[in-house]
Formats: sequence, C-alpha cells, structure tokens
Amino acid sequence: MPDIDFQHVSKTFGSKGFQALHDVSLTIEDGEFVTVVGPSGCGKSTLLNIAAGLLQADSGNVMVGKDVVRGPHPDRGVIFQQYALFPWMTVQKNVEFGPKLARVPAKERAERARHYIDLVGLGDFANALPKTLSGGMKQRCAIARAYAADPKILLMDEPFGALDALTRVHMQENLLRTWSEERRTVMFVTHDVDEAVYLANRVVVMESRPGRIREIIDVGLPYPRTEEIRLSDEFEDVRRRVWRAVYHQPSALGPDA
Ligand SMILES: Nc1ncnc2c1ncn2[C@@H]1O[C@H](COP(=O)(O)OP(=O)(O)OP(=O)(O)O)[C@@H](O)[C@H]1O
Repeated sequence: MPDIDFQHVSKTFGSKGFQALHDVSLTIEDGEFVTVVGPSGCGKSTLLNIAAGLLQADSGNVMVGKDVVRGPHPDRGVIFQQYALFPWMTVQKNVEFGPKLARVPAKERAERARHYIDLVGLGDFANALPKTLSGGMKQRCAIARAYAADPKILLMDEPFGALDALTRVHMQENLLRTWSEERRTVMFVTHDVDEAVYLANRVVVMESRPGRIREIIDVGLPYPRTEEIRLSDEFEDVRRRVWRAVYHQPSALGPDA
C-alpha cells in the first residue's frame, strides 16, 4: 500500500484565485525517499504543507495509509528550513519533547532521545543549548527530534537551505545514514538539483502556473550513496535529466522574476 497518496490535489490562494496547485496526483511508497524540485513558486511547499495537514486542499485528498489527512498528526514529522528548536531546552530535552507529549515514560524517552542524538552525531552535545550549536548541528537536532517522535513519514521542506555548501553535503550524508538505519518514508522539498538526485529514489519535478508535476525521474542509483556515486557518470546523467526538466520550463524564472 502506498504511504502517501496525493489524489487530484488542487489549491488556490487569494481573492484573485491564484492556482498554486492544479490536479496533482503522486504516490509515495512505504520507505521511499522522494525529493521534489522545481522553480520558485511552483507549489512545492504548498504540496508538502497539505501532506502535513497544515494546509487544506480545495479539492482532492491526501491519503496516509488508509486515512485521509485532515490535520497535523504525530505520524508525520515536519522539518522546515528554520530550526524550530526550543531555545531554552537542551538538545536532549528538545529531542525528548515529542515522546514526552506522547506520554512515553521518562526513562524510555531519555533513552530514545539519546539513541537519535547519537545517530545524528550530536552525542557530545546532548546537554548543550541550541544557541551554542552551528546551523548544521541545530538542523541535525531537529532531525533527531522528528525521529524521536516516531513518525511513519518525514516531511522536509528545504531543511538544509540555510547551510553552506560543505555543511550541506555532510548533512545529506548524515540524513541518508540515519534513513538507512531507521527507514522512514521521506518527502523532501529542495531547490538544489544535486541534492535532489543524491538523496532520492525518485525525483519529482514540478512546474509552475499552475503548480503541477512535470516529470518523475527514477534515480536508479544504489544506496549507500558514496562520494564515488556522487562523482559517477551515472549520477551526472540523472542530474542532467533533472536539470533540464527544471530549467527548460517556460516559467523557470518563477512568477517574481
Ligand atoms: N498563504 C498564501 N497566500 C497566498 N499565496 C500563497 C500562499 N502560500 C503560497 N502562495 C503562492 O502559491 C505559490 C506556490 O507557493 P509555494 O511556497 O508552495 O512554492 P514553492 O515551490 O515552495 O516556492 P519556493 O521554492 O520559492 O519556496 C506561490 O506563487 C506563492 O506566492
């Protein structure tokens, strides 16, 4: 059974009826890593927010398993570009937050948090406050926090968008390592074609005005994704295909350009 199933989803904003999404259908299978790329304003975040239950579609449905999405739910962890950590809580307490809400007993939630903190490589910083962490570390903390709430699905909207190129590559590697050990279904929105190809089983390329799916590209490269794979001809071939699909669009400059 598909894990996330967008069924003819449309969404319009504003009194002038700006159509952000038009009849989008997309199936993401259990355990898949799907990235979504496309020009600015093509509706990537809108699509993700509808799956998160933070926005409502005007028509169509999103199914998660057998259920129609009607609002946010702990089975879907959401990670945004801005690190949504509580500044007054340590890394450990931030990561324990979800399990605490779910009334997981103190000892168990501390252990669970510790497991994910170690998994994202923040073992030495469990007692640190967010303000003492770098951007990449904060985002790894956010990933550990999302995992600790034990969601079936991770919805990530440009989570590495604010990071420098080198940190970004390390974050991608760390995320894939975490994902290979603790498999979840991932929908990951990005502007970055390299990132989209490096991470995904499939890349969904969107186009704008109205936002819709232009092409779905199978990456077909094995995991673990090593540096060798990143630098291979096969990777370059897929990257070129995705690049063309994104940049050879009539509206590739986006509505505000
Ligand atoms: N709350 C809103 N009210 C009005 N218009 C909106 C709202 N949210 C999004 N839009 C419009 O819908 C379109 C799609 O926005 P969305 O943020 O989903 O695009 P995106 O592909 O994620 O863009 P970017 O890559 O620049 O973040 C844009 O033209 C945007 O201006």
